[in-house]
Amino acid sequence: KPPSYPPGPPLLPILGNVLSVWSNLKRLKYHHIVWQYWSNKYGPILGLRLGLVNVVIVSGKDFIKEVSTRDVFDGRPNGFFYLMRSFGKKLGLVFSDGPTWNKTRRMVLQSLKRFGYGSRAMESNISEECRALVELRLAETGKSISVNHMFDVSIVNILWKLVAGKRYDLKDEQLIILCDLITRSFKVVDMSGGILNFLPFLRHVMPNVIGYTELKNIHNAIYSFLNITIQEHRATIDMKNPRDVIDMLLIETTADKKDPLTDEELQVICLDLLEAGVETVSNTAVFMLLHVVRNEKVQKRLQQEIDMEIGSCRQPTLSDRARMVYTEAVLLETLRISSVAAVGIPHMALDDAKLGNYIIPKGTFVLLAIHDLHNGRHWKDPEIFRPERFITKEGNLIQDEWLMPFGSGRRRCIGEGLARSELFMFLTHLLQSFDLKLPEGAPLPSTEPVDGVTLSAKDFKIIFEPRLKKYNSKKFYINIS
Ligand code: HEM
Repeated sequence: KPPSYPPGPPLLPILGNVLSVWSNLKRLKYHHIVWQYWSNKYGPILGLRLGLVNVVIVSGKDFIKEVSTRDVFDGRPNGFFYLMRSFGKKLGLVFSDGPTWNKTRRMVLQSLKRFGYGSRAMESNISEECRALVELRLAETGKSISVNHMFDVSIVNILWKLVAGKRYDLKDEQLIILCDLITRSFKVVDMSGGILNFLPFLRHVMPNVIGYTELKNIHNAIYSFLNITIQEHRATIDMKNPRDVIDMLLIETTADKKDPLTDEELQVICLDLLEAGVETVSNTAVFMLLHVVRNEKVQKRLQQEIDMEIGSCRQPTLSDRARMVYTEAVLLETLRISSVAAVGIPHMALDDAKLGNYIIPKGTFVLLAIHDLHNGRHWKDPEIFRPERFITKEGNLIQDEWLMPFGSGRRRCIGEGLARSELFMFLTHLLQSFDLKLPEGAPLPSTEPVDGVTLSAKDFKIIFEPRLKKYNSKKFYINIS
């Protein structure tokens, strides 16, 4: 029998499986759980048709690795939802493919490195933000703080120092509005792009209902912020001495280059970095606090390790990571149990391709069931937050190949190093200085996520209680910096 399209639930004319996605969503609440439910029924290569588009969901370590590492799956989907953020064209880094993607990825990585990505300069930039964050919490001692967006501006600052050479005050209103826009754009649909991808013509009929109007307004607002930054750079650039990634990219737009970057490409790259680099880290950092505040023993052990390896007289540094196995295990366990990129970023088959016993036609969207991979039977007790699962009897860290929060292969996340460094520094700085407490009488915050392009935690509050008297003074941070 010749290979066929992978099996899935029965199809309706035109709509395909759209209606059954909706009815199952009501029951199962999350897109990734709907995919998982059907994968359990139809197999690890699940074939759906959502409106006009073939969508395949791939589960299990081996198939996810295979899709991530075969060139034929290196494409990104042509869906309307992805294209509407980039002037209707396949531009930039995250949602482009082929030669555009190759060129852009190389250029962005080179520029990021040139301005300190992965270097001591980046570390001191992260330290500075951590110090500011701790100071802000100290200034609000005793208050119960809504933590769901507490890292947003710090994360933009860390990235924007490299990209735009800029830092914003943690209470900067414009930046808080920008972060809120990014968050909202991540909540309008899920990573499959929803109806905007599958029945895009509906935007002419019911633009508000399917999220088209909201997304368009959000993108316009984010682009006006980016364009102001780009214009400022254009007005002050010294072509011989670029100051940051935007300057480097502006140089690439000049006509004497062989294949110059267009202005639109420059804008989309900035949007890509902002969207890919902020919401993911922010949501993971918030989940990390959530698990720590829910698990008293985890918090105590983290603080013991911090006290032993760092003490209270100096700030944590990235070189502490190698000795702080338990802290690293807490990060890995957070990335596992609360996988914010639940289905990665969709890939697309660039040609007809065989996968397992099935044929994946050219143009099919391929989603990777990463949340499912991280919460399946391999982990024995996946629902329990247990950092020890990443530590050997001898006390060494286990690199488990079932853990792939950043994807793998050529389209692997470019921000992994930055994300891991940020998470380590946020956690160690906060727990060196504070005990995390729930407000009197508050229930344990729920680990159930909120659905969207990335998963996020439901709203909850924490009281940051200074651990030692001396932390209670701004002077301490000035002394040790
Ligand atoms: C905890 C934080 C993060 C997580 C969980 C995460 C996860 C991912 C995943 C799963 C992918 C898709 C891989 C694939 O297509 O197979 C990805 C791609 C990407 N990430 Fe991240 N990411 C994080 C942080 C960051 C940061 C801080 C940046 C900013 C520098 C970033 C920039 C990107 C970009 C530009 C891509 C697209 C790469 C490409 O298509 O070639 N990410 N990320």
